[in-house]
Amino acid sequence: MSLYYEAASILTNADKAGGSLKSRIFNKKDLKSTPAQLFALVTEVSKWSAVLKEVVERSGVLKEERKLTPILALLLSHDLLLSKGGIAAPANHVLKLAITRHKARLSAEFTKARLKQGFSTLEAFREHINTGSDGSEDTAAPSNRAQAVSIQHPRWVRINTLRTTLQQQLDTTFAGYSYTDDLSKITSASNKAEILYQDPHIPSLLALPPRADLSKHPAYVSGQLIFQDKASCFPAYLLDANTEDADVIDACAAPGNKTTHLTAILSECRKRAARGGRVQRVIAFEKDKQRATTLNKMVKLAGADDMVTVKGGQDFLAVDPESEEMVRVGALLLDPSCSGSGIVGRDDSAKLFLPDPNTVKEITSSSHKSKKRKRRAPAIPALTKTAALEPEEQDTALENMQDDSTLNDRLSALSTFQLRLLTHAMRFPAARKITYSTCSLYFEENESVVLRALVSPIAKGRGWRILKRGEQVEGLRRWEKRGIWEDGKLGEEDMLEKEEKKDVLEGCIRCEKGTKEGTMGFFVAGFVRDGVRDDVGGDNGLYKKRDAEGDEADDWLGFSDNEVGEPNQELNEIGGNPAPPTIQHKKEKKNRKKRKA
Ligand SMILES: C[S@@+](CC[C@H](N)C(=O)[O-])C[C@H]1O[C@@H](n2cnc3c(N)ncnc32)[C@H](O)[C@@H]1O
Repeated sequence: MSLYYEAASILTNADKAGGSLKSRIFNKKDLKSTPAQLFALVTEVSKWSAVLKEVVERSGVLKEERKLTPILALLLSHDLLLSKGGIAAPANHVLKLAITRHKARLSAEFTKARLKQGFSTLEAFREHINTGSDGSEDTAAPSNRAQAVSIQHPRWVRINTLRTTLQQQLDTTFAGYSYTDDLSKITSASNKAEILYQDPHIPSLLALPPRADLSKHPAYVSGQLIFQDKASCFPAYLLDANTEDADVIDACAAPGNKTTHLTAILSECRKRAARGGRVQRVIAFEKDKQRATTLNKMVKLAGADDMVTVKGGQDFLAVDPESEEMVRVGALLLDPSCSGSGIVGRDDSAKLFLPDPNTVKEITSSSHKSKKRKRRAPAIPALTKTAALEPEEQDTALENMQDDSTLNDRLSALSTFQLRLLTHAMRFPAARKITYSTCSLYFEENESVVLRALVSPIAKGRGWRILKRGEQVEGLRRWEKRGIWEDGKLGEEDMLEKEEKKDVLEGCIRCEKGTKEGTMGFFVAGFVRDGVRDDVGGDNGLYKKRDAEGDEADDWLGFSDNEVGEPNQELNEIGGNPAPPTIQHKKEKKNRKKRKA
């Protein structure tokens, strides 16, 4: 019986532990149940909780059984009604008796709930709960069911051009599939339907029905296919790294989808340019040692290991951009830890609905009084309480934070870290391209970081500017959803001139989740500078000039302005013109003149 008490304690987060549900269970010491069994129970119960809440409330069991708490009633009714093995407790255990006494009423309410949602069999109902699909035999879903099923997320598959080609895959793995240019046909198709959609924005990206299972297919197992959300393909594509860019850094790399995408793009460029000589390297940093192991595996599986150097357990912020190994780095992809608010399923499907004892009273008393009166229980029960139920974290950023820290504190801590990474990337002497991305929907982690970075001394000094929409790779130039502005969220950093701010927001790319575009929530922006390192000492040598004048603080988040060194011979070979002064530079100059006068 400890299984149910432990599950209840996990779901209510009695320990006030931070982190994802999975990490809280697997890191918990002194568990009597096995972590895998506990994890399976709490995830299953949370999936079914919206249905079970209603069933438990309508059965009146909470009113009659004082030993049952709402959460125990959910857990036990789940196993009673849905688990093959039934309730995992001795037959005479007091809690088992408390729930099984009401088996007939609970089963009847459960059947009613199933029929009300339009499912004629338990299997179809299960399919719906497990996959979010309608699981129906008929194609015309009843309207109440259609409302309950949210917009589906396609299964995005990137063809890994390091191992195969799009055409090879269309001729083999997907031979016999029909094609559609209507994504909604993909998202509404049954899981087994052999239908595909070729993405119009990202090369070599396909969409398949939401739960299409290719996980055992030889093409997937051998690394020819990679499951990667469309939005997550934007950064490597936007970076547009080519043979001119020398080495490329992926600063926050695990599990490695963007690393291998980046490598595939570089390798294609190299083939097209038929260049000999030194092979460009992708240097992939991953601070977390465990995640670096996954990164290594992914890189190997994708056939990227001859181009990628994994810096496992290494903090990108601790890297000296001027070191010998780094001076050839021409482009950087930054996809740092974030709140993950754009991840599909992070919030909407991860809520726990608890039965409300007061609702029990209302329903039972009214239903007992007049059976003829029509009940008006809401189709989707109101949220009584939300437990911290998150699917597997994309990374560890939030896991280390305390539960009681407010959202604002979290966003503030995350955006400070994100800004540090971005301004650090701007210090690489030969770098001319950067992409910055998050799977967050928050302005604070996205446009705000971009704008703050752009007005930083390092950005101004080295001539970094936003990659404007008109300069973006063709597929993303056509992407409609752009950056947003939220009034009052930026303080003195809101100092770009109106036109420049417009360009910046237009240069930012956003994806929303739960729309007909079928992406997760995502954000990406590109930065470029047109010159090379020696520009800093030339017309745009704001650092030196400012130092001489003794104005402006020397440090930007811990990076000294004085760290700009001498021009590097190797970098000059890459070529490039001096960066034209930006509006910011002009403003700076004007201010300096004023002050001198
Ligand atoms: C959002 S995930 C990256 C996902 C990855 N780009 C992909 O597409 O597969 C962020 C990763 O950055 C790592 N990370 C965070 N801070 C870092 C730092 N200072 N240096 C290197 N890696 C870092 C985290 O451990 C995490 O694995």
